[in-house]
Amino acid sequence: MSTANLKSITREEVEKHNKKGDLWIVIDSIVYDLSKFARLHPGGEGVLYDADVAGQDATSVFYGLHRQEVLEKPQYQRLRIGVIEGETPKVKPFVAGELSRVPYGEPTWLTPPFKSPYYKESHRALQKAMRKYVDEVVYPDAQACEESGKRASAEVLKSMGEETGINRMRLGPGKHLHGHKLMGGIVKGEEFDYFHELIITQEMVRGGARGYADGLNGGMVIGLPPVLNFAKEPLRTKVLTEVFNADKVISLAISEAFAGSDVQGLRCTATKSEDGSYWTINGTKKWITGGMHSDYFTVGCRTEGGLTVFLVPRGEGVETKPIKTSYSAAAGTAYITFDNVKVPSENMLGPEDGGLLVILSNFNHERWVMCCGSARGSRFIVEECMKWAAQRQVFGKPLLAQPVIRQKLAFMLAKVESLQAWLESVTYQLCQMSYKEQSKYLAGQIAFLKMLCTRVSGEIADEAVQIFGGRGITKTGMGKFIEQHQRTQKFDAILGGAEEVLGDLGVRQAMRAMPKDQRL
Ligand code: HEM
Repeated sequence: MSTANLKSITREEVEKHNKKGDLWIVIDSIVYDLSKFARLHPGGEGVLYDADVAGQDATSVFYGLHRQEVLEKPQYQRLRIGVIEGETPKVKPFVAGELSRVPYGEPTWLTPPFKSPYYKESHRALQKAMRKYVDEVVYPDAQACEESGKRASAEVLKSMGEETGINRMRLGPGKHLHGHKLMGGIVKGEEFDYFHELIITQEMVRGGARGYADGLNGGMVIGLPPVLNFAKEPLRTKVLTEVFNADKVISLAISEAFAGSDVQGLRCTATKSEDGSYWTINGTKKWITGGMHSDYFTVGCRTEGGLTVFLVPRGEGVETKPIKTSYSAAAGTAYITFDNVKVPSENMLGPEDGGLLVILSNFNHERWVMCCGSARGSRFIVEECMKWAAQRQVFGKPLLAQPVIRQKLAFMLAKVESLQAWLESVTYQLCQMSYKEQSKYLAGQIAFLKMLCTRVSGEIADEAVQIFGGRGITKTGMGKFIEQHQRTQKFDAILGGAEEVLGDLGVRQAMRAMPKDQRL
């Protein structure tokens, strides 16, 4: 916050303005005239006339009750009338694109002087560009829409199209990126790897809006790969172009009221016409992320000999209704009904009755993306707790002076550090292995990693609420991100395979590899 145009005022002068109709206070060496604002103050008028507030330096009490962003709002910046003579403010205002300097606020690879073997120059450049993009473009929209429940603005959705290539990048490394200059040419499509994708996902989390984030093409990350890998031309190019260009939205419609993690239990049916030229789809789908906003649905259906996946455009017989979940309606979570919906046989994705393979083929990627998001989301919450513990005064001391708080922070920090380290190790393996090797060797690792990420996320939610107290269960103000995290962290523990199912998958996969000749 620049103080260049502010006049110099002495503390003695400020002290004279300490009553109703003539009220000045000092926050971080800046003098605010609250004479008119006092009666509009959301925290009440009376608190501002306390002897240690009116005409006084209220820095400590202010930061115990408000986020810094309050002072950065234009309507409150207008209350500034001067700066204390000979002083300069100490609190650094938020600068878009900057790294956090809170210890452990960033993963070690972004924390000097730590080194990492995984990240090259293009990773670092992408991180910088993404941070600025999220801070400037995504964050304001995310905060507004999470609250209003509206979908992301048309400008933000469009900016994720070919302008930046974010939609393309979110599908992971591959030929669909070749020949493309991404994020204004920072990364060449050919060199894009899983670490670049990790960066995109982890930076997007910093929008600080869980429902909005899922609504921001979260459905595309899981719904478009079957089109990319299994659709026939010309449908494939048409749909990819439309979605990458942000002209159309797609989501994955697998789970049903009848079957969630158990994909073999699906009841939505597809019946082939006599001449084989089209299929008729009947059934329902539940918890479809982005379904309310979608033009296309990648739908898992029961067919005569198993499961088959179809690309279903929104049209006659397709109805979407919003589901009220514990996060924002900005996610566009839908209940879908397919009532005699006819789709041409060209819309079949993968082989007839071979849909299980199509569905399973993207599970590792989907779960790994969720690990990237969950691990970063947990770190964001720990950063909030670090700041709060340092600035909040209780029993006359900073909260941090309480050993019980330090103990909580110790476990939180140790956990987020371990998750990121394991995530980067798995990401390195993804970069080295062929798709076949990934399926064989990494399904268990990724399943365990996701299980642990979401368990830790739950533990961190629990501890963070205890640290923030009542503010951790209040939707606005100091604890707003803690409240949101504790309310929404369960999404990751359920979506993309429930924690228990994933743990079991990992153990079964490990046991299949147990050598027959081993004995205790
Ligand atoms: C420039 C000066 C100030 C501005 C612009 C301001 C603004 C606000 C705003 C917008 C809120 C709503 C909650 C939030 O968004 O964080 C709030 C709450 C509050 N404010 Fe202030 N405030 C100022 C100074 C103070 C001071 C000096 C005190 C000292 C006692 C104070 C006490 C409170 C209290 C007790 C609450 C309720 C907090 C809660 O619900 O947890 N405010 N203020």
